[in-house]
Amino acid sequence: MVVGAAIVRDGRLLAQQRAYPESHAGQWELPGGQVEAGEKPEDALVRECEEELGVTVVVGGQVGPDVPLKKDVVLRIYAAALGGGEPEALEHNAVRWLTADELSGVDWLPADRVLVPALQALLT
Ligand SMILES: Nc1nc2c([nH]c(=O)n2[C@H]2C[C@H](O)[C@@H](COP(=O)(O)OP(=O)(O)OP(=O)(O)O)O2)c(=O)[nH]1
Repeated sequence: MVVGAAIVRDGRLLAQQRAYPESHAGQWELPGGQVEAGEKPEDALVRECEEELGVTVVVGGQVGPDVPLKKDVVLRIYAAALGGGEPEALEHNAVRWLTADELSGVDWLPADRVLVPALQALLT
């Protein structure tokens, strides 16, 4: 499983722009990554947000459906709130806070594009 964080602050969603691999560089995604063996999805999300953004997050409920990525792998998004720290793009090109109106115009990774309606609902 790959987990992603829908971090909302002041009515905006945090997105980050991939720096690698070349095929996806420049496209946008939510902070997160692969759940390791024996790890809980929520714990993986906390770990990835520390690694990628330098922040602590408090994980809430699932947002939207599980989206298939490839055989036996899904992307699952959880709502999250910033616990401490200001997000920085430590492993990515950039981070950006998006309003509900901006979500549909972003060059998302394909799986994240599927989740735009659920993310808009989270912001409104
Ligand atoms: N983190 C993240 N990955 C996503 C999203 N949407 C999506 O299709 N993916 C895909 C891209 C990658 O194939 C995979 C996650 O890879 P990753 O590179 O972020 O995860 P990771 O840090 O655990 O991997 P690694 O660099 O250690 O190999 O899931 C998303 O919103 N967030």
